Amino acid sequence: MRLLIAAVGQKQPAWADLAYEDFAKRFPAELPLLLKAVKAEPRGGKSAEQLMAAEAVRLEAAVPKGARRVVLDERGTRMTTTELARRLEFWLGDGRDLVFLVGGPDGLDPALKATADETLRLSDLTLPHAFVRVFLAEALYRAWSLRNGHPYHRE
Ligand SMILES: C[S@@+](CC[C@H](N)C(=O)[O-])C[C@H]1O[C@@H](n2cnc3c(N)ncnc32)[C@H](O)[C@@H]1O
Repeated sequence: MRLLIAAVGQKQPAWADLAYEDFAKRFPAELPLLLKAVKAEPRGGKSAEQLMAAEAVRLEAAVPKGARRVVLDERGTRMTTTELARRLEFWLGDGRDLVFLVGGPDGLDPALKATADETLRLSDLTLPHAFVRVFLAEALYRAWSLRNGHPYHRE
């Protein structure tokens, strides 16, 4: 099984790519963290609804068949690291791929959000989309560490 982040935005600042890779490469071969970055819709003259709908088609294409869907949303479920580690344990229990959906500057299309099995809030603050994939990779790595008794996480 795989952990997959499907996120809007293929061209991110170098710091975001570097930071994301720094965490992604720590995952073990049996549970890789993969990033599927989809193209952001060109902004000029389109409504937020049109932009989100176009990006939703690309995100949908990035979701493996049968994957459990977790939507990243600042209004989603708030979790501590311990709760996320327990949730990860539960998610990994059925062997399905796990996909985390991250929107672009305008957010996620409501119809795509409605397909979520779960939602996840990383902070009460709205975070820039380049930062969310980094934050999420670190949070998942920390949760994985806790679950596996790895010293990265200290209570
Ligand atoms: C710049 S935000 C979009 C904000 C947009 N106004 C909205 O209502 O979603 C880009 C994406 O990052 C993710 N995101 C931003 N802040 C987040 C947070 N605090 N927790 C979880 N995901 C977040 C969401 O997937 C969001 O679609």
